[in-house]
Amino acid sequence: MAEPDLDEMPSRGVIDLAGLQVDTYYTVVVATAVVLLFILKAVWPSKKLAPGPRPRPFVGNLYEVKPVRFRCFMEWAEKYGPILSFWMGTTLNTVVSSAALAKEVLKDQDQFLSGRPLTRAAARFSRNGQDLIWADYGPHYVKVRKLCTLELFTHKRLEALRSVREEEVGGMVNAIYNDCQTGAGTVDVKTYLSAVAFNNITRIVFGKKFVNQDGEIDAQGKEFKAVIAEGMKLGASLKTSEHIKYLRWMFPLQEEAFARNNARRDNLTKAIMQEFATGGGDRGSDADSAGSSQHFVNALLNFQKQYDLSEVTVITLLWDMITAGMDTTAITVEWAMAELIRNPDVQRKAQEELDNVVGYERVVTEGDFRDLPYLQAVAKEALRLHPPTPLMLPHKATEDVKVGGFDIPKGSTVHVNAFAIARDPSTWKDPESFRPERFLEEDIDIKGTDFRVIPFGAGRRVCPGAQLGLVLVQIMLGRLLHHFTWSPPEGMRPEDIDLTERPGVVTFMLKPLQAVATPRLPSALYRTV
Ligand code: HEM
Repeated sequence: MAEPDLDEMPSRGVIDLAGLQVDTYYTVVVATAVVLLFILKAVWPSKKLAPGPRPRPFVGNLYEVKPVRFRCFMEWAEKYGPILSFWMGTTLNTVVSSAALAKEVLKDQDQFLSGRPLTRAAARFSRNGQDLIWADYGPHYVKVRKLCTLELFTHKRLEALRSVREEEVGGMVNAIYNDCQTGAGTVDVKTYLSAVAFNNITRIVFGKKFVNQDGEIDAQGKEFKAVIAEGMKLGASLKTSEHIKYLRWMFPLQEEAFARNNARRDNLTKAIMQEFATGGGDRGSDADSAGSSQHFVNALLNFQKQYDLSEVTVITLLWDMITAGMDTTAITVEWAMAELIRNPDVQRKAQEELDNVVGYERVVTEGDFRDLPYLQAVAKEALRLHPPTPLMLPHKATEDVKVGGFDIPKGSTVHVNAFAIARDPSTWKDPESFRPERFLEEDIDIKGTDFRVIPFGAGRRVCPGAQLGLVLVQIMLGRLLHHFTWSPPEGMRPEDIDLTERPGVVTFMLKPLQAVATPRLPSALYRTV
């Protein structure tokens, strides 16, 4: 072994200016780190956070979160357990993935975990939470939520709007039938579902149909779609900087574009409200249970004074209903149809039930639901396996709390992975298979009381539109199955239908469902509109 060259060795005890500089540098770095640690400890004294992937400086785990987030968190849960934490830049996030922990978040600690984290875009669209969806839990939220429960989503109002729903699904069947007759062959299922969801929600919320009998959209409808499309583009334009608070100044918002979009939305909504206020629209009285006058614009105009609602709240609330109610129902039915084509036995069983109960001389109506337990089970099973908002909406801790023995600091974000919970093999037998029978073998509620399956969330922030969403899904499914037999495009096997999800807050199929619809009822029943 060669001897070390003593001339090259640093000599102890000898003053070395270069060495001193290096030493000083390290001393400063270490001292800064120690001071920072002390400051952090003072702000967040000895927090016991849930385990999770090791965060990197500044960005945290931002670049490890895969685009389909609920799947990524499900994988992480296998490694770190049913409660895990990670950092999106400077924000701490906790994810729970078991029914027991969901109960802790949404029931036991609900009082302190019902805030909403606001992105800058959500803050602009909701005018800093003057709506319902993005309002923090507090007096404003409680007031608006009460209005939803006591006035908007009442059984009476939903019943009165039944004719609207049935008329629109009739239109959907008609459109599919016409396309089948003109030899369309394979159809893009989502096109029909999106159209029916659009017509239903705009009629329920705005009391207006923006599309005429020939399927042509009017000027207000075009503006409506343009406002939504522009809003989505603006919302999506926020990137990494959104998560790293101290970098936000480097990426200022397109404030003017947001303001313009809000102004377009306000003008459109005010014009529609004006039509009703001056009697041009289908106003009616709120006590009048006759169908279409029960829409939400009418209700809000009637209750605005009593609930002391600002114009901004009325407008943002109406748009909350549009954004929360439209895609969710269409997505659920698209997934359900994909499963029904992949599982022809289930499809046949649902059709046998419809044939026995409804027959071949009339169309299925919502009044038939109580006699169609298998159809109801199909809808529940679709929502179990494919909840359209798999991570629900994010919650924010408004106080320091403990969940599963771990700290959730005030201000941090909490997610409930409804997708993972509904596929948990420790609670569900054969969880990945589409088997509606499981809901007949056991009476399982899916609207927020049984934490094993919570597609609508649970607790204070449970979806107020759950019942409406469910009847919309059931009537769409009922008509699609009663009127048509569904099969994969020619040359494709049922099991080849791709069930990959598209990234996003709401989860569309990555490859929109293509299918062949074969009419199965007398032709007169396709022309009910
Ligand atoms: C299949 C259909 C639907 C599903 C699966 C669904 C699911 C959900 C979920 C998971 C949440 C979040 C719960 C939470 O944050 O804890 C939510 C919130 C909400 N949903 Fe729905 N939803 C559906 C349909 C509808 C419809 C039709 C409407 C209204 C027309 C609606 C209006 C709302 C509103 C306003 C909120 C916010 C509630 C709040 O923050 O307090 N939803 N929904």
